[in-house]
Amino acid sequence: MKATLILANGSIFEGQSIGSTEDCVCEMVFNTSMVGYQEILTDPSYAGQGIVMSYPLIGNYGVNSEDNESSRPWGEAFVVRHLSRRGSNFRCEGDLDDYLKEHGITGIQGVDTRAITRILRSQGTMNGMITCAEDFCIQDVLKTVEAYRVKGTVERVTRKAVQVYPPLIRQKLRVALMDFGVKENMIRCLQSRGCEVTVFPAHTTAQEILAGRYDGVMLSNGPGDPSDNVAIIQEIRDLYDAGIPIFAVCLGHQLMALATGASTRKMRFGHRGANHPVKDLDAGRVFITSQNHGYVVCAESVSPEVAAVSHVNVNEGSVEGLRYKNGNVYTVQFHPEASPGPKDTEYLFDRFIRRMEGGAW
Ligand SMILES: NC(=O)CC[C@H](N)C(=O)O
Repeated sequence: MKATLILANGSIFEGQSIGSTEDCVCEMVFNTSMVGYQEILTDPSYAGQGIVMSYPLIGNYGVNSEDNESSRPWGEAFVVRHLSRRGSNFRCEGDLDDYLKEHGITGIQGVDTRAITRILRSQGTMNGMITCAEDFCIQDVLKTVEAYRVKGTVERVTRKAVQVYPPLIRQKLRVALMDFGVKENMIRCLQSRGCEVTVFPAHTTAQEILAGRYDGVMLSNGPGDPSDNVAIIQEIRDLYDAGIPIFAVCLGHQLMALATGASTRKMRFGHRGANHPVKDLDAGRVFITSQNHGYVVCAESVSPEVAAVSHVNVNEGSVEGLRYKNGNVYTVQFHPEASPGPKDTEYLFDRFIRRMEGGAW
């Protein structure tokens, strides 16, 4: 069936429908990863967004029940150049198109995703619509597309009840994890280091967390504009003031910065992919990291009395990590739990463990 992608700047791309045939309006972002499409689709940070894969061949190893990063795919729409009709891999349990259909994710293939990427890169992330309708009125579509906003997404993706994950080796520590849209591997990275992980819904109060006498708190990644989370930012401020060791990733990193007086801004097209070079300024080393974010902490808004920049993006110098002066808080913008090849940045979990055991980061 024919499908059409319309971008907010009026560009129109015709292709074939994949996944659901329902109309879908969302914010279109591009991801430069060559593989990892199942992890990308199930990353809750994509709620409200349509994912344009710049790499042209997607779906060639199918899908399986082990690679999900959460309970379901959260990306609203999926845009690819060529979707493999049949997945081929010893771990393959199904085809990507069936998976998209099963979960009601609207998609399109047969469009030039590199051309779309160049539009989003030069003009910035913009909204778009995928429709299978033949006779749409472009003026009406553009009005709907322009009116769309990513809102209330943390509330949609967070767990509704507390969930406890046992340690995978002998237990050393107990960690409270705030779920703003957590990726499963973040939990596993703590479990495999001897932590019992208690995952809390996003709107749990600091008081409730502190009453549990955990060794440390982890703030997860998550979707949307960080500054929309006013009530959550207040609770994070209270956790910060309590002096408990806190490690935060992506949205968690942005929320901690907002809670301590810094500001965030929307980037033109963000960082989404598995090849983003980040320099750890303390170690003097560059790591290739996996990323998915559209907002960033403004470097000039970070007070030197509160935190120092610990990691920077090698491509354009943006803030990728903050080491807080109180000695208890460390936060990073990229995903240390993801392995875009090697597992090099998992050392940050080891630092968190060290801090919870009473050592320095
Ligand atoms: N992966 C994340 O946590 C993303 C954080 C935030 N939603 C952003 O886009 O910047």
